Amino acid sequence: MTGNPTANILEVDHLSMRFGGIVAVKDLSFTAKRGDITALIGPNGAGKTTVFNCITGFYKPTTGMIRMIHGDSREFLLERLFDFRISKLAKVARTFQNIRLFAGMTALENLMVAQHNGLMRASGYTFLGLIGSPGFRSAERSAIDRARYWLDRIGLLARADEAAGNLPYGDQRRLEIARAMCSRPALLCLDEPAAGLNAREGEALSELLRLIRNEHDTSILLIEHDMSVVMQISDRIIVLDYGVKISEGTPQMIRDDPKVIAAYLGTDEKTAIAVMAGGA
Ligand SMILES: Nc1ncnc2c1ncn2[C@@H]1O[C@H](COP(=O)(O)OP(=O)(O)OP(=O)(O)O)[C@@H](O)[C@H]1O
Repeated sequence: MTGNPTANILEVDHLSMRFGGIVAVKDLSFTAKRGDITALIGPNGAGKTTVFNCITGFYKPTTGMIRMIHGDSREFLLERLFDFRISKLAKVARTFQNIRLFAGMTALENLMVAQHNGLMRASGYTFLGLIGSPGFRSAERSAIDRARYWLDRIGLLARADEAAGNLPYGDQRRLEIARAMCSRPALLCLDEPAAGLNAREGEALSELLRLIRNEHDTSILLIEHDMSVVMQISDRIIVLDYGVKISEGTPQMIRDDPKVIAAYLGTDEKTAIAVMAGGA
């Protein structure tokens, strides 16, 4: 890991996002530390995806600053960059609530597509790729090695040549994360990666996210409704309600915060406590 592991990788400063009369995010400030898994939780419509869309350049925030700080101290103000520069320069990758793999391409091909930019660079944007110049061949070998490494980590090496769309749902979810990791992001933003997973698939997902945190120089920002995943793997949790931050802290602190329990599930305290404990 490069740089100070306890330093911030992301600083969101007084972020607001308005859609006409709707204030989706209101004066939100929070930080994510390098090497941490930071979770953004809150009830439906709390503004979580809007925050992700601001960080990844899909939306330009109405006001506020989003600073990405790399281990070598380079800084990027994300609200000033186009989305393709956010992924290329600031090294922020994301996945979406719905699966966006290329269903007709194989698992391996999906991971190669993620490395297209590097391969294009190695070809000099000319025919060198077609004739297989030594520089291009070496870049292609490393891209295949990286793709195979990630297929192995998600347990899909034996199914590398199967169409992604034919894989079980949980495997597709992990393949999407592997695809994002092939671009070697400094920050990986995951929008509800556990949605639709059964308990066993949820456990495999948690394991993958822990592996990314422990063995790679990638910090994770996570939106997730599945509290068993959030409570198990997050280092820090930020809670939004109606676009406003109502709490932040360790999983234990969040689990015990009556404001969170009340906001998250309304007034049905018994159900709320069960869900915050990861049991529903
Ligand atoms: N493009 C848009 N135009 C108008 N309103 C929007 C737009 N995107 C989001 N909103 C509104 O902003 C608010 C926050 O929505 P957002 O999707 O960010 O919440 P969320 O916490 O991600 O919800 P969920 O958990 O259901 O995905 C909602 O009231 C939503 O209707």
